[in-house]
Amino acid sequence: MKRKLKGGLYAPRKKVKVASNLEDLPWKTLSRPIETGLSGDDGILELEEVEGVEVVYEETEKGRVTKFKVQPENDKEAEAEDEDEAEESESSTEEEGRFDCAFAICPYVLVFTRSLGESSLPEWRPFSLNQRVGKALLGKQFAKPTPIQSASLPPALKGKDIVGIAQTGSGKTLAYGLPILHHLLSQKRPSAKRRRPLRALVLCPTRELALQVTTHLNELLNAGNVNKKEGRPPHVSIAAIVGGMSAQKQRRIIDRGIDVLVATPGRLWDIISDDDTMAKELRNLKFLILDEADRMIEAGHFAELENILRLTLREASDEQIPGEDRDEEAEKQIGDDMQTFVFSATLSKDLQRNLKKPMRRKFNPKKKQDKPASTLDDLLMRLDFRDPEPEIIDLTPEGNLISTLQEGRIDCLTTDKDVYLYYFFLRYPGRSLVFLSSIDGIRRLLPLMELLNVKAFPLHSQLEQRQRLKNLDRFKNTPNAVLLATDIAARGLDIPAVDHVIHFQIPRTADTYIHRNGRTARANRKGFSMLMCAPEERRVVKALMHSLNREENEIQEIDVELSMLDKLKARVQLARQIETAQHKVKKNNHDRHWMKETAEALGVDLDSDYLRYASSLDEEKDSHANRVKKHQEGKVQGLKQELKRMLSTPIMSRGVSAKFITSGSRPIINDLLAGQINNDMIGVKKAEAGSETMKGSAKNNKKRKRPSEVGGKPGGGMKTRNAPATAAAAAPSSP
Ligand SMILES: Nc1ncnc2c1ncn2[C@@H]1O[C@H](COP(=O)(O)OP(=O)(O)OP(=O)(O)O)[C@@H](O)[C@H]1O
Repeated sequence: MKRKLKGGLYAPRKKVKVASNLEDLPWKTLSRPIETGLSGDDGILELEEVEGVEVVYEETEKGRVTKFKVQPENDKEAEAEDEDEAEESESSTEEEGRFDCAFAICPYVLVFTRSLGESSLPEWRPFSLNQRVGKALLGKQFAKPTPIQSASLPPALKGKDIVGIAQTGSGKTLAYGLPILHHLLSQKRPSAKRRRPLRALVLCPTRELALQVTTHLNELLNAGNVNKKEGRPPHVSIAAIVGGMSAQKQRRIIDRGIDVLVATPGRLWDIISDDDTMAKELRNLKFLILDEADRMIEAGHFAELENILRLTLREASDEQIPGEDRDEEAEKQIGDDMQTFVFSATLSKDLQRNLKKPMRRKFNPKKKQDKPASTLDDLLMRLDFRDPEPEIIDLTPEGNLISTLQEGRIDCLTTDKDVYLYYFFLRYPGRSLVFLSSIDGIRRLLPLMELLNVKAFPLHSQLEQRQRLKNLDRFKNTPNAVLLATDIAARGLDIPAVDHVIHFQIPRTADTYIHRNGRTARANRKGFSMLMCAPEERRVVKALMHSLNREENEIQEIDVELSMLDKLKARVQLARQIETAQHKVKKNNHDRHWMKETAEALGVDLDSDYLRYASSLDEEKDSHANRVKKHQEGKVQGLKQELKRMLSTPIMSRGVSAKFITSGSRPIINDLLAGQINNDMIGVKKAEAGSETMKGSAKNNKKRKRPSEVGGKPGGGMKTRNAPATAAAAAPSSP
């Protein structure tokens, strides 16, 4: 391809020197200021710049030849002004060679770090990623690829389809993100004058995950400063389309044109249903990605997902979008070169084997016998991989165990779970993500934890999207915070520094256990996961361990200081009392005003006779009701004062003397001096969850009290009978 140039600027000039060798160009050595991050001697030999070089591509019989024309000094200024126009005039869609491309985009003021990606990031070098991707990785300080990235980049860059399975937190987003960015950054920067066509679609099961993927990819581009240029459109534009946010705004973003769309299937299908352009663009994708595909099926997005995928089938030329006119031109283009990437931490071995089969069933909308798919296996079997043999990369560790994750368990009665949870928070401060199986469970636990001064935030599907994001943000930014979540938080969320994952209720499937655990111990960091197991849940735990191919008692009980537990129980009981009393006050107020409130909410005017009658009743009732209300409020205040007093008194281990810290059966002086004291529990050392001995040894097991004995004293301590499951445990799962 020869560069097409406008008006006299690139017309043949006097003394134009043609160089075919890079070394012959007039390179100038650049200084390396500290703020560029390139000042050290970390592998960068030299940073050089070349100006006034025009790049010309000539097609010869032996292939394309790149030539560099060095221009006289006085021509450079005029050229700079014409930069936009020159870029515009180039063919816009062809992918250029990796090296050539860098010149074609900015031929005359070129900063070329010859060593970038070669010496400074040696571990990325074998992949020959575009230099801009290299800069971005450098900016992010991602010195080397993670194993799933190393394994998937070579086939992905060769154009192969990939099914990638790797443990949670192992960098799967960039395993599919880098090939996309490499492709797009190797293209010419799109012009502001033309709407950019959609090139990649990433489908995610939850809104939070879709937003996170968008942020992750954008952050990478920003880190390398490779995307934005003063007064120019971004080189790569990435946006999210998710439910719960302004659909209009999202439509406007799409109308402007984006390269990479990250979406949840529900909202995307809504938009496609009345946007023909979008539907057509899906037929011409370069990349289709299913992130956490298995969860998408569970989340009930099946129909929308299937509809969207149909548009990406090669046979889709026969598929009609409702109200769409046939577009012969677009149909001709249905992407033969589309790459499909399916990534998850959990995909069944059977499915992987089946995907390998050359005789995969292909979805053919013409054939009536092809029923809609109903399971993930079905759906994936119907994906139209362009590749006859998609590359299956399975890096799942044995038993799906992450090496940096420690697991523990607490066996206790359902009714005691609150106290054990509170104990855990005080004993092991850190950021904890607690999974519950129902929204009711979260609604019950949240006020309790708040009263106990635990900084807890809820996350579930009945919260508004804005509130969900706000709570996630608060959780990320508050030390020792607790997120009480349903399984909408189990997949994909990359929250920095989650120290503990707590299964307040046992997950029903092995996949959910794996994904929940995956919110901690990410990217080689340490993490701890704890199962809270009530007697009636043992059966579930047994089945869970069985499906993980593990021994039933492989996860050991953590040591619990029972004397502390009793004292914490008093706090929890008081907090429950306050909660019940507060609830009564609220309920009374509500009962008195419900008719008026309901009418207001519905926008209905109440009958004037009814209003007169109600107000006469109100007057009568009011004096009595006010007395009751005052009494209840007074009671709540009293209980709150008592709780405040309790919370301000540190809990002491048995044998600790606060007055005589050097004496008692448990002197704390040494821990105090070493700064090792746990301020909430005097007498126990500061410790990380999992760092202490577990109750696994035979010796420990003998001494161990059964859950029914905890708190042993007659009339006090923990309950001794198997109490029925709480509403939280019994309620059906509704993430
Ligand atoms: N090459 C790398 N070097 C260092 N950190 C990386 C690298 N690639 C990704 N990361 C970081 O690792 C973390 C986990 O990545 P990511 O969210 O992609 O994991 P995942 O495998 O998709 O997890 P999950 O299965 O839970 O969705 C992120 O914070 C990301 O920034």
